[in-house]
Amino acid sequence: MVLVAAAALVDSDGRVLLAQRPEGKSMAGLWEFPGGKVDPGETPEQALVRELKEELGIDTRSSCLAPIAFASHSYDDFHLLMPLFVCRIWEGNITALEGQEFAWARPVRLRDYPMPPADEPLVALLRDLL
Ligand SMILES: Nc1nc2c([nH]c(=O)n2[C@H]2C[C@H](O)[C@@H](COP(=O)(O)OP(=O)(O)OP(=O)(O)O)O2)c(=O)[nH]1
Repeated sequence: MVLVAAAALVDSDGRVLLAQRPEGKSMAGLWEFPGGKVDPGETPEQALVRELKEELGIDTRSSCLAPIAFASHSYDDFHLLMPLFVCRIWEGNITALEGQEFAWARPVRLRDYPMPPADEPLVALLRDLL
């Protein structure tokens, strides 16, 4: 079982940040919520604060992460458990530190972006919640 923490970063217009998985990674080309694997000893919130700094160059804190949903999905080689947090407050400019492409998607347009299978139930939830 792989525990991954992910964030729906929401801007002041209510749009959600998606990042495109780069070539060479599994599921390359699909759009995902920024985040990554929780390391041993970390809470999901700590992992997300770390990943958002490493991947996007932004600073946020656990108190700015609101848990709203989770994905539980069996891929061929692992089971993904992925809590999803909404984050509306961060400091710094979002920067592609890992060469990712970004898209700011309106909740109603999230379906236009192909996402990993685990994310599909989350998209419907976000459309209703945001
Ligand atoms: N960050 C993120 N990961 C997701 C999403 N949906 C989804 O299935 N995943 C999967 C892809 C990866 O297998 C894993 C995240 O791992 P990671 O971000 O730390 O590492 P990675 O891209 O290098 O993944 P991998 O090549 O090791 O599989 O979770 C999502 O919306 N956001």
